[in-house]
Formats: sequence, structure tokens, C-alpha cells
Amino acid sequence: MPSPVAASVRPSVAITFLLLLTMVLVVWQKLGINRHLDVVHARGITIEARDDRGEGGASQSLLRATPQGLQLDCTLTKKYAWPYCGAYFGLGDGVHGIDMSAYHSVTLHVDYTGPAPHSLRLYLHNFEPGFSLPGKWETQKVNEIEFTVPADGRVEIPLSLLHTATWWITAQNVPLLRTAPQRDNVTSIDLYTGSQDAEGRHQLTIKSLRFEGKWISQTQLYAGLVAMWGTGGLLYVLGALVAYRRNLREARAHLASLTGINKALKLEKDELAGQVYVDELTGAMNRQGLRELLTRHLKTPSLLEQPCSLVFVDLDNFKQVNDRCGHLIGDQVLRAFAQLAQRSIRLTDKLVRWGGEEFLIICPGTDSTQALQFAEKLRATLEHHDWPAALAVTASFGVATLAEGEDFGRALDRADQALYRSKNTGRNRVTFADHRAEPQRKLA
Ligand SMILES: Nc1nc2c(ncn2[C@@H]2O[C@H](COP(=O)(O)OP(=O)(O)OP(=O)(O)O)[C@@H](O)[C@H]2O)c(=O)[nH]1
Repeated sequence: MPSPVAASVRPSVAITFLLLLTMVLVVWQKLGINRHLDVVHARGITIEARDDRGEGGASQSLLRATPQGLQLDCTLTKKYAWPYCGAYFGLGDGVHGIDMSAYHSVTLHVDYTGPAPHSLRLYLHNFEPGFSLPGKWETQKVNEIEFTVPADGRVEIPLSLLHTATWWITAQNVPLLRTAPQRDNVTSIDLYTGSQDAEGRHQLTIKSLRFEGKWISQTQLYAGLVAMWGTGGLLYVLGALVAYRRNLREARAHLASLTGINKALKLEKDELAGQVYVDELTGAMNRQGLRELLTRHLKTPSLLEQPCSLVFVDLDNFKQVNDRCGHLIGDQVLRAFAQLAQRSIRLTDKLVRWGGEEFLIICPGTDSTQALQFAEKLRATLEHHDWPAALAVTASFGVATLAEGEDFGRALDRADQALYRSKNTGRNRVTFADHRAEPQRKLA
């Protein structure tokens, strides 16, 4: 019988496959091809200059593309409380941005001239359903970081350092549990002058603003792996369950068929056993049958209910029947005798072919008087019966009644002795044996 899931995929094969796939994915995520996004040079990104004039300030910024990069000319004026100049990089339509969760760092390469300090602010605006509203940029989550530009103009910032701007949380009254930085739907990136920058002319050449990352983040990979293993496990359990139910159905059908076969075999066995206990020629019980009967009697004594009488019957001069008329006629006579005897006895009586032309009739619930009457009646019936080949057939009888507590074999022996006396005293007669002890005759 196939194993539960052998019909689909072996569990060991599936587990090996999943393990290999997991290893490949983990290695690929760690060492595999990186992805990057250089917002200065990428296509499809809207780039605009930004300054504080919209908020009542007077700073001015001008943005133009040069062979060296994106050049921002800024005149910073402290008319507004938080003056700024900067560059805006639009990544979508203001609602649908790009998922930047798998990016791990951003590398900036700039030339910065102007009054110190040279610091910059980087913002990633993330549109989040729940509190971000279309058309209202101020409702988008502000992931920010401010940093000093080193002398060589190169700086690499891990994106994990970006935090949600506290001024934005306060202004938007964001629930505490929604304040964590997030960048799964970034609609714009802004690079502004630092909050402490001095007034005056600042010139910034942004040579590159490059985000480095993986195709999928570690978190996404692990979530995917958990889902993959979970689905695999679930499928395995479902498959095993289906196979188990199918096997159970098959086992039940198998059991039903075995039970049927068993029943048929038992019937056949009973039939064969019945044949073993019956004499083929006469249909009477044979000695094997008598043995079985006596064995059962030991378990259920009512079979030989007291008083019980035994009647031995032996056809007289049967040898002559065979000699004169042949064995076939002899057989017919034996069959006819058995039929006559069967018709004469009670349902509870048993007719046993003892051997040759000798028969034993066991009569439970029959005392000696009744047994003698019965034997005499049968003897007379045989004497007057119309036998094959117009034969005159008689029989001699020996009758014994089991005495209280007497052994069956001993009573049998007495009946046999009585039969012997019938034979010796002229045949065609009934002789009764009283219960005085005689040597025991054995069941051969
Ligand atoms: N046709 C036939 N003859 C049988 C069968 N079994 C035994 N016989 C014959 O029965 C005869 C018995 O002969 P004996 O034992 O001499 O007994 P008897 O001739 O009946 O003489 P008594 O018993 O003394 O009256 C033998 O010839 C056996 O061959 C049988 O199944 N069929």
C-alpha cells in the first residue's frame, strides 16, 4: 500500500526542496544583485527647486542641470523662522510612490560652497492611508535626517538612521503607534539646506544621490519564508489527511471483503465438517461424528439426557446378501435400513454407522422399557419390510441403558455384549443388558 503522501510528493523531497530554496533565497538576499536608485540621473523623476517663499520667507533657490550634476544656487535669508533652500525629487503622483523598504542606505556626493556650517537635511515623504490625504503633502509622514557634509562631499547614510520628524508628529497629531519611520510608499525625496545654515549664498552641486538596496528586504524575505513554510506544512497536513481518509476507506472496504470471505469460508468449513461426520453410503452419523458428539456432550451434558439408552443393531447374515446378490444390492439394503431406522427414531435420537452392517442408535431421555419397546418395534419393521431383490432381511439387537453415573463406554460395551447374545441365540431378536459391570469396550 502506498504511503499517505507518496501519491503526491514525498515529504523528504518537499522538505529538501524547501530547505534548498530557503538557503538560495537567504544567500541571494545577502549577496545577490543589489539594486540602486540614483534620483539625480534616473528617468521619470520630477526635479524641482524649493525654498521658503511659500511660507512667508525670502530665500531663493535656482536649480539647473550641469555636466557635473544638479546645481542648486541658494540665497538663504532668515526672514522665515525656519529658512531653507533645496531640491525636490518627485517619485509618483503624490499618493502612489515607490516601496523603498528594501533600500538600506543612501550615498550622497556633493560639492558644497558657501558660509559654514555645511549641513543638509534629507526627507523621505511617505504616503500612508489612514492619515495621509491626497493633495496635502503636509499629511505625509516625514522621515528625516540632518547631517554635516564632509570636506570631500561624500557621505553614506544608513536609512535605518532616518527618524520620523517630531515637529511633523506634533503638527499632525499622529497616534503614537503610527509614528514609526516607514518608507513603503515614498512619494518624494527632498534635500534641503541645514537648519543651522547661515544666511548668504550657498551653492550645492549634487553629483549623485544614490539609494542602495536589495530587491527584497530581510524582513520581507523572512515573512515570505515563514509563509512558504507555513503553506508547505499546511499542504502536507491536508495531503496527509486526505491520504489518511482514503486509506481508511480502502481499509474498511478491505475489511468488509475479508469479513465476507471469512463468512463464506466458515460456511464451507462447516459444510465440510458436516461431511466428515456423515457416512457417505447411508447418511447416518459415522464414528467421527459420534466422537464429536461425545466431546460436545462433555461441554453440554443435556445432549445425552438421562435416562439414556443405547441400541446396537447388526444385520443378520449380511455376508450372504453380498455373496448372493452382489455388493450393489448389499449397499441398497444398508441404505434402506438406514432410512427405516431414521424414520423410526426420535429427532433427539442419533443413528451411527458403527461399521459394516452394524449400527448404533443413541436414545437420550429413553429408559430401558422404552428402549426395548423401540428395538422390538424396529426389529419387526425390518422383518416385514419389502427389501430389494425380495430379500428377507432381519437384524439382531443389543440394548443397554446408562446406569446412574455410568461411563458411556461401559454402557456401550454392555449393549455390544447383549447383541452378541442375540446373535448366539438365533438372531432376529432383542437382548437387554442390565447394568452390572462388564469389561469396557473402547471407541476405536
Ligand atoms: N455391500 C456392503 N457390504 C458391506 C459393507 N460393509 C460391510 N459389508 C459386508 O458385511 C458383511 C458382514 O459379514 P459378517 O461380519 O460375517 O456378518 P454377517 O454375515 O452379517 O453375520 P452375522 O453378523 O453374524 O449375522 C461382510 O461381507 C462385509 O463385506 C458395505 O458398506 N456395503
